[in-house]
Amino acid sequence: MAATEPEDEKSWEELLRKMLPSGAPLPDADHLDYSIAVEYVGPPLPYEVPKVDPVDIDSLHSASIASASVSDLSSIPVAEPVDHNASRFNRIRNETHTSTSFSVGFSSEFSVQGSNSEPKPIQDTGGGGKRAAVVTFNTPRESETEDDRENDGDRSSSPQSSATEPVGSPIAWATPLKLANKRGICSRCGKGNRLKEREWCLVCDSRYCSNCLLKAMGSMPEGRKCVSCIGQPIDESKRSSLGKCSKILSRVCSPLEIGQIMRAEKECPANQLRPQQLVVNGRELREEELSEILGCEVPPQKLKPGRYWYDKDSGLWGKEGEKPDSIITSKLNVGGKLRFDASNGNTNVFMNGREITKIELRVLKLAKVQCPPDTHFWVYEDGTYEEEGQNNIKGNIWGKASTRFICSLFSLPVPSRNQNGTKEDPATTSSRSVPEYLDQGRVQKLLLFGLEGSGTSTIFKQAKFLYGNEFTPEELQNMKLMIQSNMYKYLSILLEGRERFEEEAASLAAAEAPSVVDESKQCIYSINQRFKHFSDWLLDIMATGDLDAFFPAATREYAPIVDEVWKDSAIQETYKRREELHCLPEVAKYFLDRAIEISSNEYEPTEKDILYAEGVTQSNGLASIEFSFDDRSSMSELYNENYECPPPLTKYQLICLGSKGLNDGCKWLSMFEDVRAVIFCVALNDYDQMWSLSNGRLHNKMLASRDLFESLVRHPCFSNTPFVLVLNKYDAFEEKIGQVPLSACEWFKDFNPVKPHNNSQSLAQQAYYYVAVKFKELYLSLSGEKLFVAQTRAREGNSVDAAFKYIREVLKWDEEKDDNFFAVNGDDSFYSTEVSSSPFIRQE
Ligand SMILES: Nc1nc2c(ncn2[C@@H]2O[C@H](COP(=O)(O)OP(=O)(O)OP(=O)(O)O)[C@@H](O)[C@H]2O)c(=O)[nH]1
Ligand SMILES: [Mg+2]
Repeated sequence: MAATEPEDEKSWEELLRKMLPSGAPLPDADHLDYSIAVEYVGPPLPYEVPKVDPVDIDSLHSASIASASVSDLSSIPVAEPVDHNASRFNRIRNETHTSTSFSVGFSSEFSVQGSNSEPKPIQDTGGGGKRAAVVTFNTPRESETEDDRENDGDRSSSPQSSATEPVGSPIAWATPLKLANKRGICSRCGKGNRLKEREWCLVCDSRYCSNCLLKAMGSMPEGRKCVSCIGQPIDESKRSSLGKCSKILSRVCSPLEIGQIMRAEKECPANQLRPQQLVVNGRELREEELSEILGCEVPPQKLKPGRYWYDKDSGLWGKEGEKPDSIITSKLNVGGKLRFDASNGNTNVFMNGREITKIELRVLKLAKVQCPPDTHFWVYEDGTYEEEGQNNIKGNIWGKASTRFICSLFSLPVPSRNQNGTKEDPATTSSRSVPEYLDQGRVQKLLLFGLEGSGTSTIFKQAKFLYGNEFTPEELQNMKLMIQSNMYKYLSILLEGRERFEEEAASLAAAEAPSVVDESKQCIYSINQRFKHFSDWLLDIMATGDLDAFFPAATREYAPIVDEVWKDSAIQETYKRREELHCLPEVAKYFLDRAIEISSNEYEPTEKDILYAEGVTQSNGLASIEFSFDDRSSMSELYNENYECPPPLTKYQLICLGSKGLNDGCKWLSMFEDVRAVIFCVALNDYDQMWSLSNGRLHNKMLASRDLFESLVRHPCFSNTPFVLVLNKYDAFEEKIGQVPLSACEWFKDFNPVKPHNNSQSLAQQAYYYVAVKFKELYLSLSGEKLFVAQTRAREGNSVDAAFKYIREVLKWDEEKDDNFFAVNGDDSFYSTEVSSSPFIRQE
């Protein structure tokens, strides 16, 4: 964060004044994170835009950001505090694009103006290809028209060509080229406008504007390469982009041409993997081995240069030192001999000579495969296995649907249907319950987690409603039982509270008039004898923790009295003091008001009831759903267009881990080391709530959430996993913030809202923003990474939908960033101006 700050206070002030309308008071400097304020200049975003890099920030002083309409810091849009809906999402996204580009475009200007030097002329290397890239600081004169530029067949004779460096000078090629690439300057015409898209050369990374593209790349017989790079191998980081057309190319070429170019790009020999780039079982491949592996029926997906292991008997395939990643065709004659330590396992259990990894062992155990230490299995291509030397097939590893499901949950490969002739175990037919895509390993796993009551279940259920996973009759029945038993739980909390308040009132009365000790003295918290019996009975059952044992019979039987007790004035008085009843959730009233209806045999939970109910399952353990949603957004098109076939929808698996599941020593967590993202949910309105720790002590709930978040971020399983923080219950937060100061939580004690905030909405916005920054700072200090923050009101579908779309973009961005191509190199990037210079991007 420090990297983005202006150097002194004066510069801060200056920057801020420019952002405020004239005459607006300057907020208290100690309480504002300016770097973020700059980050959020622009329209409201449902997700955040990364910080501009240090250069951009400096340049803000001297340019047009002053004209950005930030009317008041309280209106700095942190994220969307109001209703999210899909169309709004799209609109905002477009606006965001503009706003990001704004700072992007600006920084490119800076590279020219900030240097304080005369623009240097373009230099012609004569090669047609990367020539102009050598002269970085050229800013074409405004008067220079595109036509002038087009007409550059013989630039060496134009006045511009009075180059300062000799043509072909190594100095001229070195640093400036790098700068040119960084600044989004066209490598041919030298024009620098980051708002415009560029096409990259797959070999040398030179980039060209639409005017120069065809001149620099010619007819592209090997795809997008400068003419001078034809025949050369591509930059490996761009391999995943082969055959994916960009927007700019689609504008300058006809669909027919694009088809040809994309095919050439994927198929021409120069762009293919070379055998020596692949090491399998410790040995580089030979030409014929590479052909065999690429030409087999089930080849490894998205093969990249690297070191792999291959178990030719079972077909298991993985990266050296890692668990298996896929199952490919078996019996290929490629690479060396499989080594026992190929996947770096340490379990003392061996499969075809390879010591398996912990996660494989766990899955085998869950699948009830006997594997005590020192077991040596022999696994065949069809999944059948036996202990080495015993000649006695014990079963089929992937035969059971349950095993396949567990494998998919923990990202272990399962053979795709018909692969290697795997036969279904007829006893457990339901491989239908394992969705097709899980077989193919194309699913993106998301782990949803948060402190109890933060809203994870609600988000999970919303995803189920939103993306078409219907609740089965069995699930509905479970939900019904859960709602019914929760109702008793709420009532018992109230009854317990009532007792406490009654005792307090009695002792207060006794203190006031010690002489009159009247046991039978009534107060507003007193109830009649019949209710008292019921209360004692229920509280006893609750104390033994045996509530579930007497359901569902009790539900119907006691429904009338539950209703009566709830409506009794003593309980209503108690309910008024619900803030003092730490475990009473907000929904208690919603369900207790309908005690009779809910208790009836015919009761069927409505969608709203399901959302309002706490939890997903009664056990609140692990729940998982798979879904996909349309991700062919306009943003994706920028780098996802594929002319031959549209990309398949990405599949997601959302795994909701009940916070109670953490109690047994985080044992589940290590099973999720390969999740694509951790979605951590925090209830914003928890800032004044208390939470009872495992030792029984009460602790502020927001702090408890923070501690849990911290332990997750520190967990070694997630060291390379992006985190998305979902700040939930914004609606309840907005209501509360006007009444209870945010500083009720000691972590937020220095929150000092910018005054004047005209209503609780803008106060909530500032407070939300502040909380987000606190988490971001914490995350940055723990991981050195950027934390993504989304805001939700999980009871509203639109808001959860927007959050998932945001998460989807985060994942794409994270992926693209690794690929280091179209999206992340700058111009097309929605999120970042310069990935390489962003303090939040992992430097690989
Ligand atoms: N007002 C409001 N209530 C919410 C919101 N999100 C969830 N809730 C309610 O908060 C309660 C707890 O939500 P859950 O989703 O069950 O919380 P959880 O994190 O799964 O908690 P556990 O299942 O107990 O671990 C439920 O009654 C939800 O209806 C929200 O955005 N606003
Ligand atoms: Mg839950």
